[in-house]
Amino acid sequence: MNPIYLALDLPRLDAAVALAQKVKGHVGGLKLGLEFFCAHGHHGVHELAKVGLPIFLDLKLHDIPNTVAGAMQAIHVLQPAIVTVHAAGGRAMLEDAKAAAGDHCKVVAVTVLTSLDDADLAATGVGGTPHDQVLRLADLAQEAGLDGIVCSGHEVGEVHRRWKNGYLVVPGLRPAEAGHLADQKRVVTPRSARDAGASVLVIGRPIARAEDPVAAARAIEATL
Ligand SMILES: O=c1ccn([C@@H]2O[C@H](COP(=O)(O)O)[C@@H](O)[C@H]2O)c(=O)[nH]1
Repeated sequence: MNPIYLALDLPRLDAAVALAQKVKGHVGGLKLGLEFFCAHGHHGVHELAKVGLPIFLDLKLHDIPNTVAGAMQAIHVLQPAIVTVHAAGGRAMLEDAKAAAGDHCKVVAVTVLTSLDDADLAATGVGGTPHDQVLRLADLAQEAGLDGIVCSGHEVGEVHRRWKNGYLVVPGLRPAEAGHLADQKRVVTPRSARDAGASVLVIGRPIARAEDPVAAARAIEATL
């Protein structure tokens, strides 16, 4: 199965549908995040579902347990294959999110965003490195019964050794020629993340902003 999920962070629904239709032969799923969901809601998800690929709802839910469980129930109707919550929401929130998700949806916990480095993490009051914090939150997610986590390619190898059947989602991926998309700080190539044990490779702008998105997706696929 193709591990690439295309991140559709586009403001226009017609553009997102057109891009998904173009590259659907070269990716394994579609990732719809906050930008997409806030702009297009359930209607937008239904439109993208028509493309026929699994839908990953990257909503990064983070609230008290009752609220997150309610949100999970509210998205059942969209039949997502994967949903994200923030591991920092704590064990009860993670357990309640998983219980509310139903049997056919993987719930994965975001550990430390790939846009953060050591200094950013320290500024939020978290001691230790992103690596330490990812391992701590991965253990918490596993104990809470989640399916897996989101982390960067810098940590995925170590998480894979500790959690063999964990479903490991890795964004912050850059083929060498897309290195200029610099808001991501903990970055590796798609191939390196896959070799280290990633189950899902999340890739957005290196495909969506390429001059030829089909060629870009095909080129990335060929490296795996
Ligand atoms: O730690 C995280 C968690 C989620 N993301 C999301 O992945 C994509 C990456 O897009 P690119 O354009 O390939 O950088 C985007 O939708 C993020 O919201 C992440 O980057 N890091």
